[in-house]
Amino acid sequence: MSSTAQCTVHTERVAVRLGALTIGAGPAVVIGGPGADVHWISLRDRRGGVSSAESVAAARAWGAGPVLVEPSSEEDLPLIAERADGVVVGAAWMRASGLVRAVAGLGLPVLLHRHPSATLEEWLAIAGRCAAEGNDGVVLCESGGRAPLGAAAPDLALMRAARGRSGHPVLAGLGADPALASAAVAAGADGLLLDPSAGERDALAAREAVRIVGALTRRESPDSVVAAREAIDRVDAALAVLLERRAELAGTIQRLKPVGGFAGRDADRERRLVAEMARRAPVLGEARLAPIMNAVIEAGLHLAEEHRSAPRSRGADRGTETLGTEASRE
Ligand SMILES: C=C(O[C@@H]1C=C(C(=O)O)C=C[C@H]1O)C(=O)O
Repeated sequence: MSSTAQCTVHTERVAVRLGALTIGAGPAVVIGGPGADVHWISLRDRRGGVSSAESVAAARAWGAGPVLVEPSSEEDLPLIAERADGVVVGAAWMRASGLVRAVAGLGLPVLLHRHPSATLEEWLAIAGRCAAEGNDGVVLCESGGRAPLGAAAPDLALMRAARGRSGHPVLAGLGADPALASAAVAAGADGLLLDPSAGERDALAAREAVRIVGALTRRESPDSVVAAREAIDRVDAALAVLLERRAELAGTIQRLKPVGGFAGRDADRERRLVAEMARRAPVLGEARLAPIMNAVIEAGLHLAEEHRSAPRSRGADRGTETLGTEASRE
């Protein structure tokens, strides 16, 4: 391949249907762990005489969402074709060209992990091989390689490059460090892959990252009332976190100012902050933002005055707990 060809950027985005879900358009999905959108299992992890069929049946029983299955060998493929919604090509299989060809030939969506030592070129070439088999439904999963600190962490720059170069949806495998969920969504992950054994706390942090960081960083074009309402709910979740944080900060200012509360209201400062916000919200503009911010400011002032008369009844940081927890565990 010439160096010019290697630099080709595919701008066309491929969205992959997985059961009733779409990966690569709309919100990022959570794969694995409690409350996930998608379940996944590896038949390589089977223990104690449990058959592949029993393992897949148990995965199906977990919920209504799609199920992804990693085969333990080519022998599992007929069962996967019959019972699963997609196939996982684990890092260990990535270079097994016969298996990759057979997997692609099933026609199911393929979740293609990068081997820790594989370059971007090598990884994308394998996605290309699936396309050559007539299967374009490839989702790329980046889980990292050997890291200086021991545990693998996804290379988010590589994940981003894979998305930009191939157009295929990308997942961040958070295995060893679920606290990277927010960073992965901000870097453009179309999904977060958790270990099936992930705990409630990590699963909740992943869902919150999808909702709140996704609302701030991910453009969506919903095409139904239901999808648009779900998108609005995510934006409202982000707004709630920011409003709670704002009220807390405004309360701090009331305590620090010589004259706080409604008595210390500063109309000039309020006008300036509305004008500044209008630069980022030009469609709403100053005229529409002013009454919104007036209500927000007054809510903060009422809260500050209530706290002044009953100082210890505070619940102001409860709403930010999930993302706060995530950050504090770094
Ligand atoms: C927070 C302050 O006090 C009041 C509340 C404001 C706010 O919530 O943004 C702005 C100006 C003041 O009317 C402040 O002076 O900055």
